[in-house]
Amino acid sequence: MFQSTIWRMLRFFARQLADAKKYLVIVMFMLVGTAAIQYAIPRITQAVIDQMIPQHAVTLLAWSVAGLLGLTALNGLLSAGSNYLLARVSQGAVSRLRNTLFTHALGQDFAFFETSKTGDLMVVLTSDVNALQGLLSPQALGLIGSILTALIVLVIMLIQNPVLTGLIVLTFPLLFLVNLYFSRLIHGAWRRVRQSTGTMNNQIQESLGSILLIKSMATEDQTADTFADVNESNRQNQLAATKYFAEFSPLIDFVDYLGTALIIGVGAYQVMGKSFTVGGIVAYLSYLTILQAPVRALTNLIDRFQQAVVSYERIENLIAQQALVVDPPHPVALAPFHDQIAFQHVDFHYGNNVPILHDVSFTLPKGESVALVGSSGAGKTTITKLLDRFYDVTGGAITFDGIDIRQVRRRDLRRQIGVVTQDVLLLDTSIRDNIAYGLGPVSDDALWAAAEAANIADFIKSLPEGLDTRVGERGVRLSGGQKQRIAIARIFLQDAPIVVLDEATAALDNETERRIQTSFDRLMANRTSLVIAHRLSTIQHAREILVLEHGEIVERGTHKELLAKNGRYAQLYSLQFK
Ligand SMILES: Nc1ncnc2c1ncn2[C@@H]1O[C@H](COP(=O)(O)OP(=O)(O)OP(=O)(O)O)[C@@H](O)[C@H]1O
Repeated sequence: MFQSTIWRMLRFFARQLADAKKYLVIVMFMLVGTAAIQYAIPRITQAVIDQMIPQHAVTLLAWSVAGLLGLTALNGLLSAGSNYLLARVSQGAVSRLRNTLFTHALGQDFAFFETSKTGDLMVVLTSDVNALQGLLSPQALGLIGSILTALIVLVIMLIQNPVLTGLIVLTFPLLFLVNLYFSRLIHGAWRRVRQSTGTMNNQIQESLGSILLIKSMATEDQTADTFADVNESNRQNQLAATKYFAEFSPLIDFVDYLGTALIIGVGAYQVMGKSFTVGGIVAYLSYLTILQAPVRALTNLIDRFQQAVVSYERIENLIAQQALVVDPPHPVALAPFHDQIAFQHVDFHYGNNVPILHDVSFTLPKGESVALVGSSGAGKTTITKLLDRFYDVTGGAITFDGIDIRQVRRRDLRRQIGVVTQDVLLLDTSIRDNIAYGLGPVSDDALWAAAEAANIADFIKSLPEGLDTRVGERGVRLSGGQKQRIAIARIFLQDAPIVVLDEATAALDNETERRIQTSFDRLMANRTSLVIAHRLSTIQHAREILVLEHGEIVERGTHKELLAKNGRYAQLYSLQFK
């Protein structure tokens, strides 16, 4: 499983890199250039020490120093250029991936968002994508360059001084293993730091998000104590990571130094026996850094690689999620609503298979109003969600002017249905943008007309910034009634022929209730409406009232008929007006 994920991830990278072929070719040339320069610089230094100093070759020395400066500058340019190009390639790939994932997540079924946590999705879209970026980073891709340089340098060193080079190479496995072992420990410690930082962030987010609950239950102290615990464990983890780092860095440095010690010891001994030169020692000390670089980078890369594989697996799982409620391959065009909506023997259960609706049938003719009543949890909201096709029925069918709603594009269907829910969703932007959300450019006249119709225009005018007033996160700066009227204004502007109204259960004061009711009445006039009624006084003119219990229609008829029947409806009615 792990193995095959690795292959799929590598293929993914290959596809991403293939798109940027021309950049990669340029980068390769730059890397070869850098390798050559890195080899040449110590070589020139060696020549200065071994030849120019003994021969007093001053002119050549001046040229050599100028050459060294020039080469160093060129090396800087080449590595800056290749870093930039590699960063461009990797950032392009990552940003494309993030777009794909976000669009994919948005396209998921409603049910998907009910079962997966927002936090987990955030992790995939941010940290997991970052982990892949870590592997596609200039440092990681630059490893190819440093391996190339190291190989060239190694071959030349072997030709020059096989014994010393052989001894240096012998230290590499040790260097690699020590690096790998300790960097794992250090990385593990940092991983724990990241986890506890995540927990801490979640805690902050949750507390600030439920500040009203905390204040009203006076649990500030308790919340602060819980936070202090999480914060303390984060501090402990950070301390542990820092301690590991402090303890192991000297050890890693010591192993790194073994190579240097060999060059100085063996090299100097060879100089005494005239089989090596002082300049050679100096050059070899520079080459050692070049040789050790990829060994150390490789350990880092192994870790990143493992993290990336885990992340890639989670990304694949998200991509593998396929929405079930999708548009048909050959959608039927939907004309403006002109006849009726019909629920035909509709059965429904959510993902957990608990039956919610059973054999629900009713029709909603154009221009009429049908009301749903019943106790909490009876399935009223579920019926409205099915009409909007957030879920597909599990039995029976819903038709729109005789066409099964599964045969049309969801967008075409939803455009014709305006929904006002109990908990109004507003975005943290201006009142203007909230009313016009999703409706494209809208004139101020149209906005004001909608606001008037929704009984919210006076309130907006009373605000110093009018339509440009920001509503705050989730509309916190507005009252429940104001939020609902903004949502109603949106529906007026949308001008959908069908409206679904879920009346607020929250106790609104009489004045607000009257205002909302007036705007509801205006919305329903000349439109077709499906109303979930909690205040039974408001639906007396409905063409048909459906009384729902445990997902079944137990009574149906007009207000008068149902009262005369003296059944469940009459009971609910008398409960409200007693
Ligand atoms: N996403 C879901 N997954 C599983 N069960 C659900 C889901 N949404 C709702 N339910 C269940 O479906 C049943 C009907 O819920 P629904 O929201 O349709 O009731 P309702 O009649 O609108 O209630 P209320 O008047 O309280 O709003 C409830 O028992 C509820 O627990």
